Amino acid sequence: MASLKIPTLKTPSHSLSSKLSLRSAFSANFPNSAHFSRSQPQRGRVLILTSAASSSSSNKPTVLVAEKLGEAGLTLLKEFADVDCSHNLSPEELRSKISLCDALIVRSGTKVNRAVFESSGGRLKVVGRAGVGIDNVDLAAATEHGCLVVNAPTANTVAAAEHGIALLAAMARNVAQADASIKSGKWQRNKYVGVSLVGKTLAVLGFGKVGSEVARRAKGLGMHVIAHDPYAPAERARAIGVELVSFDEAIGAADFISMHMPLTPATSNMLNNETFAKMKKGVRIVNVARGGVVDEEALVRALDAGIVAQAALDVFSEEPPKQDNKLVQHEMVTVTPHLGASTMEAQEGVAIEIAEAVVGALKGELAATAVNAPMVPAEVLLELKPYVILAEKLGRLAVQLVAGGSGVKTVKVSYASSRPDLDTRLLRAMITKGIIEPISDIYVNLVNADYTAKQRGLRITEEHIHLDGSHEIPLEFIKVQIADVKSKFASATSKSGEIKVEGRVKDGIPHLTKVGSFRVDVSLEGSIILCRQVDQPGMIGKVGSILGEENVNVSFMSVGRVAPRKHAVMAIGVDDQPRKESLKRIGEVPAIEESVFLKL
Ligand SMILES: NC(=O)c1ccc[n+]([C@@H]2O[C@H](COP(=O)([O-])OP(=O)(O)OC[C@H]3O[C@@H](n4cnc5c(N)ncnc54)[C@H](O)[C@@H]3O)[C@@H](O)[C@H]2O)c1
Ligand SMILES: O=C(O)[C@H](O)COP(=O)(O)O
Repeated sequence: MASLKIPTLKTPSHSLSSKLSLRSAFSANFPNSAHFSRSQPQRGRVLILTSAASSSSSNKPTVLVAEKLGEAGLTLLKEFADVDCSHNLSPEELRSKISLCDALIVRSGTKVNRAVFESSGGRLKVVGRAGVGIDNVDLAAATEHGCLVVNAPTANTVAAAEHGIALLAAMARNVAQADASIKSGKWQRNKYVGVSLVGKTLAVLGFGKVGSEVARRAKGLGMHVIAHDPYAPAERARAIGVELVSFDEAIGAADFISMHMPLTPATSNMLNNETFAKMKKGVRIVNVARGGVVDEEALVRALDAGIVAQAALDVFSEEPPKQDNKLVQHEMVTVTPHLGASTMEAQEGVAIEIAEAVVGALKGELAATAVNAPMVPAEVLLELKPYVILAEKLGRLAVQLVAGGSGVKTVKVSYASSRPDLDTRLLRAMITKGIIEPISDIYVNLVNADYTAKQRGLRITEEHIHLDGSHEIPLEFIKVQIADVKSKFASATSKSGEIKVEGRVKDGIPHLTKVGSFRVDVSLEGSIILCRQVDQPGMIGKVGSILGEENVNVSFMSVGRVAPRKHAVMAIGVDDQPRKESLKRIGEVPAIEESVFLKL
């Protein structure tokens, strides 16, 4: 596993929280946390997460494995975490255990619903789905709770495709029915005459990983394969020699239909009374995707009416299905108990894939298989690192300049860059974090930033100021403006009435370079005191000596003025928080008109 070490960054101290945080965006409380990893390169996309979370008494995080997971994955998990393998938990047992867990690993048999996230008390940081389908995880609730959901999207693709082909062939040749018949002492050669696959049209609905592998194999069997998938790239279909067609064309032309889409509100019951009526009489249907994509009662009716000649189902809307389920009992239906991913090879692969993703996420590494957060390529992330810190600190400064600290509704962020394709999602998340965290007890991270902003009625608009010049530096400056609020430091308000702060990265270190209309230059480390004064000699000395007497270490001083002997803003970087008394003394210096202390 290639990993790229990055030094832990100095970040503000913070009380321990059990929620994920991007605060120390590159470090976590768990061992070996301060590094990035590219352990899951298949998508080339990554996400950083960190935790400021508690762990068990052994100082290791606790991972609850709620369903059977391959040994190789368990071994990987145990190297890093305390692993609790508790299978077949009732919903109540899961809810009561979850508050003791930092991560949860499930397959399709465990419902990770809102109640689970609510019961976690904020400790649950990662849900790992050891497989593809995440329809058993409430993603909205996970996001609201700042919990990352990762899956293992690739390791069972071939197994599922092979099972689809196995069901297709078994259905066409009545393998399961004939097997049951002969075992019951019969020899029914005439009853189980099948149909051939060669030359028949197969419609693959959902042309993703599994669908395209099924298509490839079906072509090898001599079938004519068409596919419907509104989001599939045409090149993928062309490469396999498959024609992408509309849904109606696909179901109207097919002798066989194979389902391979995720279960979502849009795909729920997509085969129903109406769509069965559009199919060729005698069509045969395979479903190894999700039970819910087929209206099961409508399928029973279509089978009874002879519209559908046969079906082969690996998945059901309720699993396990009831004993008297009409489809399970139907003579023309072949069933398996959700075995698509169940090969030795796939289960070992899935276990490793999910263990690496969960451990990585707990360490604060880059997660390549996040399903509820934007993913940022590793190389982009590295480059943006100082700007990420700048973004959070500008948000933090801007909100502390608001009188009363709250009521922030409209924030405009401007990015000045020569890069037309600058990816700002991470920067926006960090600005959101900087704005929300000082005025609430919510922890904001890349998972929940946009959601949290929306919940709080915070509207963040983004503007790209396009600069000419070299593309070498990703960003020249970031400007954060808060509209429709009063400032506790009037000089931070621009002529148009917004609180405005601007910053840039110099030698890898974020700097505050503008407050309102005043240019300053102070590195964004420690904390800052801003004073507006009438520009005159001796001011730096006066303020400096007050801070010296109070034993506050000054790291930086910078004065920005409109003109000599007119108004100026002095920005003073301090390592320690001055006492209220010291700030009062600074405010009482005759030439100082206003001052404010800002914690970074
Ligand atoms: N039975 C099993 O054990 C088993 C194993 C693996 C996967 N699966 C299931 O198979 C399905 C596909 O898995 P995958 O890995 O190929 O996922 P995938 O994301 O690679 O592919 C899904 C495809 O469905 C397409 N799609 C989305 N909405 C659609 C619609 N309305 N109509 C047509 N296509 C649509 C998507 O564009 C995508 O290309 C999922 O439901 C997954 O849970 C089941
Ligand atoms: O979505 C999947 O990956 C498959 O349905 C496999 O589910 P399982 O992990 O419960 O076998």
